[in-house]
Amino acid sequence: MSGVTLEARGLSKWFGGRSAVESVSFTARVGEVIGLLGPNGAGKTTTIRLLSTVLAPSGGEFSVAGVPGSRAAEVRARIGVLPEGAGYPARQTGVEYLAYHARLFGRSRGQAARVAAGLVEQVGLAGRGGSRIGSYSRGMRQRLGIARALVNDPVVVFLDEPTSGLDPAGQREILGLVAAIASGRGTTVVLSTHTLPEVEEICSTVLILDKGKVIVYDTVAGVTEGGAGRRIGHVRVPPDEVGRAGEVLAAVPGVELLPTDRANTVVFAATEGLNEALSAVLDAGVPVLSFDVGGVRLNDAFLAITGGDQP
Ligand SMILES: Nc1ncnc2c1ncn2[C@@H]1O[C@H](COP(=O)(O)OP(=O)(O)OP(=O)(O)O)[C@@H](O)[C@H]1O
Repeated sequence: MSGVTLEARGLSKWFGGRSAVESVSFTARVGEVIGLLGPNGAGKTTTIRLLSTVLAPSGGEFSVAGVPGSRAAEVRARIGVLPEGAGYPARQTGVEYLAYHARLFGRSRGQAARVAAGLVEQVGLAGRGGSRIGSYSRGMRQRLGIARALVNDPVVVFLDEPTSGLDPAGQREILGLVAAIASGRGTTVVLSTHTLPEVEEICSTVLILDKGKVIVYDTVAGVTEGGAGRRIGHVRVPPDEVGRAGEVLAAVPGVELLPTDRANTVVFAATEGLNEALSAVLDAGVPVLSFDVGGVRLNDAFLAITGGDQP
């Protein structure tokens, strides 16, 4: 299909006798941001290492822009990677660092300087490109790392937990940058994260891994809506009424209770009418403090899917 930039088919990795990644398959397209989610040890980093040719698969295959993963050097020319916990040379300036990496990809000195200047601008470091990296904040280093991942103008960029350790403002900046890279350059972004709201905000597609296996591969809307024809209700009740509200709702035909981490709220999916469900709660004399209808948040969907393991 046109626009496909990354394709994995049955990708697997065993370490010794244990599988870290088992039969992972997905397809990504130009400008798509894919969120790679999962609890600790789910296989996110291993998946990124396989797709970036750092590890050789034990089974399965993948391609980047049509180039099979077995042609590792050609794949590397088409991808960029921001590894988890990347280190930076404190004495180099941001511009020097980027130009150096552009040179590693075969750019001439002049080209490398132009690439570096363009990238510091794009990632919002223009005013600090001439400063030593040692003086950069954590957020600035992450932006520099993202810029470095773009020096070869990749088709696909892999960002392994790019917002970890940043304060909320720093996280927002990085997310804005990632979204701009995908929409502005058309780069496919594979973003590994533990932070579900990030996925809801900027990802079009989500791949949830658990124990090395893909348990969800869907659009973010598909996950949060929980399937066609279902509507989600959120009923907030006093703390001592949560149990009773849940019991009443569970007894209504067509209603399924969903896990949630929100206090004093019962979240349910209904295939029939939501009004009947709400009426049942009110008829039982449970005081309803608020009721709203909408999609389930990704965090709730994640809890339902993984049975409570937090990402
Ligand atoms: N080099 C290795 N040798 C042996 N086992 C490994 C190796 N790398 C990863 N694993 C195992 O593979 C599984 C998946 O690990 P991976 O680091 O990919 O998970 P993750 O989803 O990135 O976790 P986290 O969110 O904690 O970073 C884990 O059980 C891990 O212990």
